[in-house]
Amino acid sequence: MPFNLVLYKLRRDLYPRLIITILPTDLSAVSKKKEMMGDMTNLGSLMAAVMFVWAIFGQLFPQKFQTDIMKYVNKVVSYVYPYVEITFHEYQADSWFERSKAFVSIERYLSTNSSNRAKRLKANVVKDCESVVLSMDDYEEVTDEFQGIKIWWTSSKSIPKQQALFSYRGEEEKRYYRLTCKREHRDIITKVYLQHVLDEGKAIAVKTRQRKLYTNNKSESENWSGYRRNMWSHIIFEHPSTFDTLAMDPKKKKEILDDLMMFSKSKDYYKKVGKSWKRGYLLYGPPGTGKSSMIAAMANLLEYDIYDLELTSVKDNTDLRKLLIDTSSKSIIVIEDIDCSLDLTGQRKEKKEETKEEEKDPVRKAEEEKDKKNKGSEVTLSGLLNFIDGLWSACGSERLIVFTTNFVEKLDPALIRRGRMDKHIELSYCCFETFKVLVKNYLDLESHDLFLTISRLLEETKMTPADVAENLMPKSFEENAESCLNKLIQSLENAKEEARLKAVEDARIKAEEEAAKKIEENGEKVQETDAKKSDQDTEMVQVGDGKENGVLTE
Ligand SMILES: Nc1ncnc2c1ncn2[C@@H]1O[C@H](COP(=O)(O)OP(=O)(O)OP(=O)(O)O)[C@@H](O)[C@H]1O
Ligand SMILES: [Mg+2]
Repeated sequence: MPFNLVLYKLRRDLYPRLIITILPTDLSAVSKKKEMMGDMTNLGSLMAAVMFVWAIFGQLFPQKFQTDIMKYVNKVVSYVYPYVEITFHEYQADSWFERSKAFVSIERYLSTNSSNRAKRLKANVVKDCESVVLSMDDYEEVTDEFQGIKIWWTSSKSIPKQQALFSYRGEEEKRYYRLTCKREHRDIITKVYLQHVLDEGKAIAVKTRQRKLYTNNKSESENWSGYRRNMWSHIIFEHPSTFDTLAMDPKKKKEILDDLMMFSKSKDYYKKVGKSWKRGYLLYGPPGTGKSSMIAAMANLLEYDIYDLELTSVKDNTDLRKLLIDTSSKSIIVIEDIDCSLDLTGQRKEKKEETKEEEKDPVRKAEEEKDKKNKGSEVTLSGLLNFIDGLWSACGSERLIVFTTNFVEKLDPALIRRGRMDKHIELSYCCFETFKVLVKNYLDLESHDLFLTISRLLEETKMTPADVAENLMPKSFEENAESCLNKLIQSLENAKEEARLKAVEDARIKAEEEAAKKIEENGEKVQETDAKKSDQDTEMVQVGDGKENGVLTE
């Protein structure tokens, strides 16, 4: 058995009881340290003796000499020591602020596979006390078995010699897991077992994770963790919309469902055709037709996180790129009301005009720049195009990018061309098929005598699914299905009458405008003919004059 494990076992025997330490997620370093000190006292005289010898050694020999001795001791030990040790640190040297992915995966793997074997456990209570996740406590050891091979896992931490007053991550305790196995199993452990642990850890994470809804922080906001600015803030995503509750034509719905499922299973296909694994959806239609509900349904179907990107809060294209890099895989990046977010449509045309004007008026140019800065965002159309399918968009994978708009015709064609927005989905006013889904969801009805009237009215007038849903929802305990349907019929008739009156009014305004235009045109014609007449008169007078003059001169 490895020497370090002998030490752990010795200490564990001094701890006969199973100890679970309940840790709140934001446990302070001070309490951790106290707990650690308590553990250490139990090592007893053996450790004290080792420390004493080590201290004498440190005093008697200079540093350089000590390093040389340790080098040779390690060499000698490695000849006789029949084990291999691999250490996985929580933070890697090049990234002090992000936990190592391997460490996190191992933690999950061990907490699921070995927590029932470890004697001392650490309990993390996840948000809202919904569940408790157990993992090995520090200085604990468990064994695992893989293809008949025994593997030892120990968890530990190294503590800095001096606690700095203003410490950063590098000076705090560094936790790590250490794997120990026999030397002859080195190949199978490094090549097969470790991959198995990482894959299992990832799968457990997907199964147990709570999905999140992110929003980007304003560029100037002071949202820092350590030396790193947090680009996104999040809450737990709990939207109840699903494809079952989404009302739309069943054929169209099936097409979208198939498209999404196909995408989520096409990792190898995307690799084969040389495309990054992402897909763009453009959802367009009038307000209240279910665009946002569809995004929530997509996220619930595929179990993805949502990144709701507010473009007006993004300072410039560089920040946009940073936001993209900070998103995770298995996510939907959403830009709602893309036509209102920025003036992305006219930018190309405007630029040409601007350059002409700028040359003329430098004062105006300075003022315009000041205005631009006050507005906040300097994201350009080309920045957004690069965000969607530039080189950087290939970082991460399995991502959907969804744009929503009420006015598809306002968008620059480059923004929504296939390849960027691969699938265009129109969500429109309520038809009878849409109504059938809504009435099933809201009133548990599949048929009723009043359906015929409603079907006719829905053909004759336009009403959004949001309005239909509002009418179908009972507002008091006295209301029943029939009264709700009658309420909807009344609403549809009102909408129809309003639409008729509006059409009449529009026609009247149009007729008036046309009449005014005609009068204006006639007036212009009269003026033109008058002007022509007076021109002819003057010409005649001039010609007459010439003759007279000619006569005179003659
Ligand atoms: N197709 C639909 N199926 C089910 N419910 C719908 C549908 N369309 C709208 N609703 C209902 O109407 C409400 C508003 O819908 P939603 O926010 O999805 O509309 P939207 O198209 O995103 O509107 P906007 O363009 O104003 O953002 C939702 O809460 C939902 O209850
Ligand atoms: Mg919406």
